[in-house]
Amino acid sequence: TGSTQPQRILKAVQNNATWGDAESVIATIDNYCRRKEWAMNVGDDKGPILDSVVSEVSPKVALELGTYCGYSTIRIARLLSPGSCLITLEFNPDCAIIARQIIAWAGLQDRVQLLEGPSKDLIPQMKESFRVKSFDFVFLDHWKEYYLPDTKLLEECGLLRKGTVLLADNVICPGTPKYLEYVRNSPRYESCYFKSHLEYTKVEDGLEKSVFLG
Ligand SMILES: O=C(CSCCNC(=O)c1cc(-c2ccc(F)cc2)cc(O)c1O)c1ccc(O)c(O)c1
Ligand SMILES: [Mg+2]
Repeated sequence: TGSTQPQRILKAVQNNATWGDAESVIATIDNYCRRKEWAMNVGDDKGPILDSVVSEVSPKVALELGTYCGYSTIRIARLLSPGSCLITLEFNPDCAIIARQIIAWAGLQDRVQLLEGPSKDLIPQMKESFRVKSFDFVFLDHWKEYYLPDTKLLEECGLLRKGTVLLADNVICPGTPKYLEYVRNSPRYESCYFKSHLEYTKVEDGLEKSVFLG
C-alpha cells in the first residue's frame, strides 16, 4: 500500500514550505508538480489569471467547487481581505484530509471553510445551514460535467446576485462544452475567455469568466 498523490504533495509542502507562508506553499506545490509528478492544480500559468480576477472582485463570500489538495483554495484565500471567507466543497474525504493540512500550513484556515460532500447536496444547504445570502465569486474546478447542473442549482437556490463572477477552470482541457454553450449563449451572463495552458504543460486550456446579470 503506497502513498497517494495528495499525501506526497502534503509531504513536499511539509518538507519545503515555510509554515504560515502561503506564497511558499504555492511555489512548493508548483515545483513538485512540474518536476516530480503532474497533478490537477490550476497551476502557475492559469493561477495568475485566477489571482487577477479574485483581486478585481475582492469577494466577501466566495465559493470553490473542487478543493483537491487546496492549491487554488490557497491562491484565492491569500487574496481575501480580513472578514471575508471562502467556502470550498470536496467530495473525496481523502483529499479533504490532506487539503485541510495544506490550507493550515499556509496559515489560511481562518478564512476557509472546507465542506465534505457532493456539491449537489451542499449547495441547497448554503442559505440555511451556512448562512450565505449570495456568493460574490465562484471558482468551478470539480467534475467537468457538473459545472452546468451546479450553476443552474446556484441560480435556483438564489445564491447568485447581479454581478456575481463565475470563473471556470478547464473549459478547453478536459473541456466543459455544455457549460460553455450555456454561459456564452444565455442572456443572463456576460462571458469572456482567458486563453492559457493546462497546468504544467504546453497544451491549450483556459478559464471562462462569466458575470451573472441577474
Ligand atoms: O477527478 C476527480 C473529481 S474532482 C476533480 C475534478 N478536476 C478534474 O478532473 C481535472 C482534470 C484535469 C485533467 C486530467 C487529465 C488530463 F489528461 C488533462 C486534464 C485537469 C484539471 O485542472 C482538473 O480540474 C476525483 C475523483 C476521484 C478522486 O479520488 C479524486 O481525488 C478526485
Ligand atoms: Mg482544474
